[in-house]
Amino acid sequence: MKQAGSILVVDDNPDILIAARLLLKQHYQVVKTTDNPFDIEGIIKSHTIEVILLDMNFTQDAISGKEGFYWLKKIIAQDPRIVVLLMTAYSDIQLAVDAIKAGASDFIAKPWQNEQLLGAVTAAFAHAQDKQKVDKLTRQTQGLNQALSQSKKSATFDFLGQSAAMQQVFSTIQKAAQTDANILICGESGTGKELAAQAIHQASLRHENPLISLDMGAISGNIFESELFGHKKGAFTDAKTDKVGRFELAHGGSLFLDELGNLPLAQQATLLAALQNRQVTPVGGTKPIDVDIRLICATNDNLTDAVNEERFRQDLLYRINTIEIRIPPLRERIDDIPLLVNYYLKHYAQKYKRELSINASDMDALCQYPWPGNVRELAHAIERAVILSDADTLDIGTVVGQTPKLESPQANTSQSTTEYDTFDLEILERRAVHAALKHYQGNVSHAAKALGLTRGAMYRRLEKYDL
Ligand SMILES: Nc1ncnc2c1ncn2[C@@H]1O[C@H](COP(=O)(O)OP(=O)(O)OP(=O)(O)O)[C@@H](O)[C@H]1O
Repeated sequence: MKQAGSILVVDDNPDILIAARLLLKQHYQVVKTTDNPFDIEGIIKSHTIEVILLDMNFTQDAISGKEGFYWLKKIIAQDPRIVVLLMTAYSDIQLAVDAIKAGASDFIAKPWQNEQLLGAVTAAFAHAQDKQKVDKLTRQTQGLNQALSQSKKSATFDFLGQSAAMQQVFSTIQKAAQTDANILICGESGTGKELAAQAIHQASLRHENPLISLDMGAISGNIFESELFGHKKGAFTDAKTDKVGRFELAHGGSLFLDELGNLPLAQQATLLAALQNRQVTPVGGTKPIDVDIRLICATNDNLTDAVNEERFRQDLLYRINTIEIRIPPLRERIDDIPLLVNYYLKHYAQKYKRELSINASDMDALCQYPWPGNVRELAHAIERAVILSDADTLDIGTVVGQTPKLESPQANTSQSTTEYDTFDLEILERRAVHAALKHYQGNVSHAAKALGLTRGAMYRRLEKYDL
């Protein structure tokens, strides 16, 4: 039976090529031959070649083996995963030693015995597989380390909720997680979409494989494909080495694409093609790679509106939203606020070595506050209060003092319409971003925190509003 494997035979003698082909074809699925070593580069680029059987001498009557060394080095420079077996009619021990020192895996004398050649080729394929495994592991480790270092969270919190709305979310997560269905998580910023994605992955059969995240709003157009699909060394100026893309890193696991609503239309088409084919081709590569991923997307945009406004492709929406999970804003699930306040109070009291509690009236005040930045704002407010409180009881004033709208929650809910000269959310958002920046004297991190935004989301708004 033929084995999977592809070999290229390079020799200027057509009889050798025919003999090698006839023999190797019986054992390996792909056998390519060429009598011109200048073809090697193109063949490697367009085909997966694992082993090359390379002649040492191409110019007639040449016996020094120098040409063989020249092409050997070129092959190794182009793709160090390829295993090269050198052959020459003028076998001598010194040449063999030099060839192996220069990176060849073995050396065969012509004319060969069929068994001898097959034995050497079998060993070369085993060597090639080991090299590929090591290379892939190295690149995956690099990619995983990079993905982890870019992950926006330093600590992961429990995904909590006692409200009926959150119980419903948990129940959907449990059911959907067992399948491979694509899941779209919708909700305002800070509602816990990323935590939900983690919960889905953890409850899925893929939980032993990685969950790879990518914030689509934070990657610019020209690195989009390279981030998602990877790239080959030399594909563009900065591509100094091969890079494994997020799809490939997530193989066997889950891929979480955050802030999907921000993706430009051209890139939506590229993403759709990859999802439909379940294959990706690294930038500068020619060979598609099969990927087995569970896709989880998140957005704080209304994608149905985005489709109507022709900002988002309908076919992409249908592909990603097999199951849609909406995480309600915190103001719609007031029952969760005491649970979250107590959880974060305990967490930050431990972290800052404080013993603090909260009194009932302060808890009520926190329950009435609309939390526009949702749970993220709540967690930050509690952290601030823990740091700034003097007594043993959480000083609500320290939470209130830094969160302007918290000063009078009642006034906020019954806000008079005459205070607004417009209801255009974009204009109001621009003003809020501008005011926060001004308040924090241009400190983007502080302004983002006060607005309940991630730094990435803040930067996108700065760009959007030209601030
Ligand atoms: N139900 C929850 N229980 C505990 N912590 C939560 C919950 N929801 C959100 N958080 C906390 O709030 C913060 C923001 O959560 P997360 O990043 O998941 O929100 P998001 O919806 O993805 O935000 P964005 O749209 O801005 O990316 C995190 O620190 C997270 O731990």
